[in-house]
Parts: sequence; structure tokens; C-alpha cells
Amino acid sequence: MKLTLETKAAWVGAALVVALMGVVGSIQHRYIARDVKTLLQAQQAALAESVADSLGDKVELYRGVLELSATPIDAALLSDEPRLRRFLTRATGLQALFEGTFVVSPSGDVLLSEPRRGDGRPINVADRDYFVGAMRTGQVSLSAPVMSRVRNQAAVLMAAPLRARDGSFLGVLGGGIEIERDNLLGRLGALPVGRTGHYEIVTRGGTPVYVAHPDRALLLQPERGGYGAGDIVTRKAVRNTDWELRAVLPAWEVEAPIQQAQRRLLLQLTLLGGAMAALAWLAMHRLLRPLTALHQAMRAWRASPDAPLRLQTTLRDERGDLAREFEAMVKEWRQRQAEVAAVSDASPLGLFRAGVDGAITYANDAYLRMHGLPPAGPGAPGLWMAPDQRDAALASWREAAQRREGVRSVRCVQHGDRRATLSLRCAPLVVDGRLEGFVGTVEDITERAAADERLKAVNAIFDATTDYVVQARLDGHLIYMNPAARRAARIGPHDAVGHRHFSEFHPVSVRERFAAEILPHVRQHGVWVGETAVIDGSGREAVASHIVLGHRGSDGRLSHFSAMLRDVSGERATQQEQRRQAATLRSVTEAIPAMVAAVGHDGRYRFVNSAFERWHGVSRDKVIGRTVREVFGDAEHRRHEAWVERVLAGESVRYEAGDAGPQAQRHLLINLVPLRLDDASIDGYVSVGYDISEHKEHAARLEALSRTDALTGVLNRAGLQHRLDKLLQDRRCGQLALLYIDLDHFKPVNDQHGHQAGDTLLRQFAQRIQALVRPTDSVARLGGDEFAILLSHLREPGNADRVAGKVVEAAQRPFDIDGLRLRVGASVGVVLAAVEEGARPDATALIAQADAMLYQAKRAGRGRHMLAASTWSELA
Ligand SMILES: Nc1nc2c(ncn2[C@@H]2O[C@H](COP(=O)(O)OP(=O)(O)OP(=O)(O)O)[C@@H](O)[C@H]2O)c(=O)[nH]1
Repeated sequence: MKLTLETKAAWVGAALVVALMGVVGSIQHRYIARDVKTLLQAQQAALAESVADSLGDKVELYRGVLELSATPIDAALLSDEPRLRRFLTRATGLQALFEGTFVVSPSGDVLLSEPRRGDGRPINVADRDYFVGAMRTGQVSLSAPVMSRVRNQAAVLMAAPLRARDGSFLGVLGGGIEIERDNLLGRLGALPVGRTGHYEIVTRGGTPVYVAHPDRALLLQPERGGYGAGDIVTRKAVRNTDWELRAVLPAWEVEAPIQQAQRRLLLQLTLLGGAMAALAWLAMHRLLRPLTALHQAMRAWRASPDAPLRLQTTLRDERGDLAREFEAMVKEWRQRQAEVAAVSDASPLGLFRAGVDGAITYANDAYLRMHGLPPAGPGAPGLWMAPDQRDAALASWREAAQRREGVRSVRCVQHGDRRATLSLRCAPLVVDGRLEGFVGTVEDITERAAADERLKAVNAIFDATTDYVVQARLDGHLIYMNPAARRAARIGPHDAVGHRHFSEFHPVSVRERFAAEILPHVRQHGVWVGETAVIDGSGREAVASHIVLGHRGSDGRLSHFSAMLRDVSGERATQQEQRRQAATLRSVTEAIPAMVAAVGHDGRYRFVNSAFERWHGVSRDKVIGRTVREVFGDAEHRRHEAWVERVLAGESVRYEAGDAGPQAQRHLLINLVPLRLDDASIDGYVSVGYDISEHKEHAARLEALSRTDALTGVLNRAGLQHRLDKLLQDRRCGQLALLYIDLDHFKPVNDQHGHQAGDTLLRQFAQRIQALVRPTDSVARLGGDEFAILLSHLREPGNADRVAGKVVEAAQRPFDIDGLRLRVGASVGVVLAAVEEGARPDATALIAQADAMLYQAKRAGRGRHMLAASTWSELA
């Protein structure tokens, strides 16, 4: 059960009162108990003393009376029994005080007793304590208590010595005293001490016995002792006796008032405590009512932090102070909340707070913006992350929370077209050792990640490049050297370079140039590009392509610079070699009688020699960098296009080009050779053109001669064969006829008129048959006196027959040779053929048939022609 503060205050008030009063009561109780006991003891002591004194006085009285009574008794009286008896009976004091009296002789014999004893037997008391005491001390002696036989009561015997005038011992006068008689103890034994206490008289000595006790059964019984622990026992000696008077008050009677006082006190405390509790409750309830109101206000404020506060701020005590302080605190809190909200919303960092289940309970504008969420707020749990991502993220968060550590992660989010890279830092929110949730920041590192990537790439380039990359402060001390620079300078990969100066790696001239030229240029323009020299770790000096970049600080002043150097010694040597080779090549190309041009893979001229310029009539300035089409037009481009394609495909080609250039009727032999790079790729081609016009003419002449019969000037056998082959390949040829001619009886000409005459005849015959045919027909001398005529484009087969007849006729006409009229004849074999689609006659077969027809004409008697009977198609 929850106790309210009022109830607690009531309980505490009551408890305090009870405790206070308990303490007081306890002290009181202790003092009361002590005082009561002391008082009771004092009262009891006074009473006991009074009783003991009274008893002593009474015994004194008995002694005095007995002693006084004994004085008159002398020897005479002792010897006169009747007088003695009368004396005893008349002695009023004895009669009043003693139950009986007796006289004893010095030897202890009882001489008489009053009243008389019934049995009359002699009694000797010489051994009795009272007799012995009186005889020895000469004083009154008291016996130990004894039980009276007569009245069954405790009694004592008192004896007074009897003395003669000379002081001799005459015996004793004795008297019996009942202890409980009125004039001795009276009702002392029955008198209570307090309400339940009692008096008792105990003898002193070795074996104490009760002389008086309320319990008569104990009379003359040995003392039991054994009083209770809290009993008050007061002891007083009784004068003239060996008795001790004891007043005994039992403990329970002693404690009874104390216990009663305790009970009363407890009751009082209980009542008082209850009353105090009620009063405290009421008082606290009233006093704490503003606190209750403050509590309600706090709860209302927690439920709705922006709602107005209802507080009692007018009270002029601590409650008012508390309310006012709380009001001020809330106002301050609201102010800080507004500040925090404003700061967090203004923050470029995304801020968030999430519950233990990962649901976002707060997110600032930057967070929402980065996640592409509207500024209204995250709303539902999990809105910030896909469930699968959330579970994994939560698992890692909780694991980190157990280690009391934060966690970092990078995630990508896509909203709209934008893909953003976000860096998330999350830390557990632990309050009093309990995980209450997570807080974290989110940073959009898209640009930075990209920049990091670029920087990584740049660093990778710096690491991988063979160029030297160096950074130095303005005083020239190095900040950074890339691996290539370190290798060149023989500095270990991890050795410090801060103490090295850039000038160590350059000759003096470069250092001077740096101060005079490079640094001022960098200050003004930010960058300097040029060529310097570097000295490597072995002391070798090399030409370097050198770029110096200046870096400026935020104040715009030059802070440090970077330098990129490349050892270009090899390149320079290569370039020189290339220049030398180019010069050599130029000389060579100028020296050879050919047109040389180099064309790049883009079809543009890179180089032409002087022969090229002369041949084409253009200066190289108009050619270099342009294409064939641009320089020589479309037609020229198309003439060479196919060959160029082949050479660019990697084939070396050679072809002739006639009628090229302004010098018409000239011929060129062109060699195109691909320009191969080291990797075998084709970078263009080299064209070498030779002027073969004269060579062509010469060859043509030689060819013509090789096909001409030297004697007659008509075609020879090869010429005929060539012409026949061409005709048979020409589909426009149509019908053709081959006439084989052999002179009849030619041999006698030679034999009779000499070989010369024969030659002349042959020449004349050739002229005659040449005149018979059209210019497009061919006349040939096959050898000796054999001729042939090849007729093409025959409109009809009969034309061949007619020509053959004319040949026979022409041969039969006489030949005028050196004044002689010589006669020969001719036999002709004719064969016809037609060149048609799908039918191309075989030249060898045609010749064989023509020859066969000639043979038949000869066999038939000469001077005739024989036409092959075959049809056109059969001839085919
Ligand atoms: N003058 C001259 N005679 C030649 C030439 N070539 C060959 N002859 C001769 O021509 C003659 C040809 O022989 P044939 O055709 O058998 O003589 P033929 O008298 O005409 O006999 P048939 O044809 O049977 O009538 C031979 O005597 C050859 O020596 C030449 O170039 N000039």
C-alpha cells in the first residue's frame, strides 16, 4: 500500500510522541520504581526498627522485673518455701509478666515453681542455657525458645541470678514467657507488612529457628531462608535477646504499583500518540495541500508540457518558494527546450532519439530532410528505416548498449532521384543503470564520401604513379613525398621527411631559379609549368618535367606548395632520336624517285615528300593535316578508297593508277604499307608512288612485239591466241570464225627463188588477206606459210565462208617479186563458234578443228576452203 506523506507524517508524529513519552516514561518508571522501593524499604526499616525497639524494651522490662524480683530473695527466703511461694505469688510484676516462675538451687534443682507443677517430679536445670548463663554471667539470662507444653506456644525462660549479701550464688529466679503474649509480641506474628508481607523473628547463632512466624507450623523450626528476588527484607536485632526481627514484603507487592504506573503510562502514551497522529495527519494534510497541488501540476506538466501551470505561488513559506521555484524551473526548461529545439533544428546534423524498440520519438528537421521525410515529424515507429534494416540495426545497438558503447554505421537511403550516404552515430541512453533508449546523430556524408573516394583515387594515383609528387612548406621543408619520389631519393617508405629540404633534390641552378622565377610565378598565377633538373639518390641528374602548384590557406595567403616531377630524360633522348630519324627519313624520302606520303588512321596527311609535291603540283602546306578528299576531291578519293580500306585492315597492297594527277596519260604504281604501332594496331599507312608511265609504254611495246610476226607485221601465234582468248571471254563477241590458212606449193618458191623471195611473198600474202578483213578482225601468221584469220561479231556464218573463198582467191593471184610473177595457192580450214550465255567455246578445240578442216582441204586437193559442218552450238 502506498502511504501518503500525510499518513507518514501522522505516523512519524505519533511515533515521535510515543517514543518521546516512552523515553520519558521509561526514565520516570525507573526513578519511580527506585523511589518506591527506597521509600518502602525506608518505611519498612523504620517500622521494623520500631517494632524491634519495642520488643527490646519489653524484654528489658521483663529482665528488670525479674531482676528486681530476685533481689529480695536471699538464702533465708530460699529456705522458707512457703514464704518464698508467697513472695512469688504476691510479686505482682512477676505475676503480670510471666506465665510462671520458679526458683532453682545453685545445683540446678528446681526448688519450687509457681504455679505448681502437677507431677511433683524433681527437675534439675543445671544444664539449661538460661541457668548456665545466669550463673556464669551473674546477669539475667534468656533461654532459647522452646515450645510450651502447656499451651503449645513458643516460649522462653528468663533466669536472674540470686545472690547472697556476700555475693555468693544462691541459685536463680526463673520465669516463663510466652512469646506471643500480648505484652511481648502480642499479635506481631499476625501483623501484615504492607498488605501481604509479614514479620518474623529468627534466633541468631549457628542454627537459627523461627521464634515468631505467621505460619505457626514453622515456629521453632530451622530457618528456611529463600526469599524472592525482589522481596524487601528488613532485619533488625532485638536488644537484650539474640533474636533478629525481620519484616518481609513480597516482591510482587513491591512491583504492583510500579506495574500499575507502567500500564497507566502506556495507556496515556497510546492515547496521546493516537491523538498526536491524528493531529499530525490533519496538520500535514493541511500543510501539504499545496504540495499535492504542486504534484498534480507536475503530472499535468509532464502529460502536457506546454499547458499552463496552476500553482499556488502566493504562499509566503517554503511551499510558496517551492511552487515559485518550480514555476521558474518550468519556465527555464521551456526556454531551454525551445533553445534546444531551435539549435537542433538549425543543426546540419540529423539528431534523433529512439525508444528501446527502435521507434523514433524525436527527430530534428535535418534528420527528416536527410531521410526524405516531411517536416511534420516521424510519426509511426519504424518510419525511419525499413523493418529488415531496423532489426539488424537494433541488434547492433543493443549489443553496443550492453558494452556501454556507442555504435557507428553507414547506410544509404534513396528518396526520389537522390541516393544519399548517411553516417549514423548512436549511443545508448542509460538512466540509473537502465537502458531507456538511444540517441544519435546522422550526417549526410554523400559529398564527403565522394570526396574521400576522389581523394583515395588521387592518393592511389600518387602511390602508383612513377612521377614524383612532393609537398613542401614555404620554407622548403618537405611535408610529403610519394613512393616514387621516395624510391628515387632512396628514402624509406615510412621515413620522416619533415627535416629534408626540397633543394637537396635539385641542382643549384634550379634552386636559384625556384627563388627567382618559379615561386614568384606561383604566387601570382597559382601554378608554374616548366622543365628543370632533379638529382636522385645516386646523384644522377635528370631532366624533369616540373609542375608547381601553390596552396593557399583560409586567409588567402600561400601556405605550401605541391610539385609534380617526371623524369623526361628518356623522352628527351627519344625525341632527339626521333628527330634524327625523321631527318634521316626525310632525306631518304627526298632522295628516292618516288612520291612518299604518310597518312594517319584519320585519313589525314602527316607527311609528303618533295616528289609528291611536284607530281601533284601542291605544296605540302596545303596537304599536311588534310584528307585526300579535301586535297584532291571526291573522285580521287573514291579511286583509292578500296585500297585504303585494305591497308587500314593491315594488308600491304600494290596497285596501279593511271591518268592520275594533272599529268594525264601517266601511270603510277602505288604501294600502300600499313603503319603499325608497337601493339600491332594500325595507325595509318605509308603510300609510295612510282611513276611507271615510261615503263608501261615500254612494256606495251614489248608486248606488242611479242605478239607480232616480225616478217609480215601481222599477229604471230601468241598474238592470235591472245586475241582469241580475249574474244572468247567477251560476251559481246557474238559469233566468230577461225580460218586456218596454209599456202599451197610455197616450198618451191623458196627452193627456186630463194628464201628472200619466199619472205616477200609471205609479206605480200599477209597484206592481201589483211585487206580482206575489217580492222576489228585479226590476221596472224602462225609460222612458215601458215596464217590465220579471226573474224568476230559475224552477222551470219556465210560471211566466214565468203572470206575463206576470198583468201583462197587472193592466194591464187600471182605475186610480183623482184620482177617475177610467182604463183602459189592456199587451203583454208574454217571453224565457226558463238559466245553465248552459258556456252563459252574452248580455244584449243577451235584451233584443233580449224587445223583439222585445213588438213581436209589439203587432202581434198588444195586451193579450197573447208568449213566445219558443226553447228554453232556443237562447236561450243
Ligand atoms: N622464204 C621462206 N620460207 C619459209 C619460211 N618458213 C618456212 N619456209 C619454207 O616454207 C616451206 C613450207 O613447206 P611446205 O608447206 O611443205 O611446202 P609446200 O610446197 O607449200 O607444200 P604444200 O603445202 O603441201 O603445198 C618449207 O620449204 C620451208 O622451208 C620463211 O620464213 N621464209
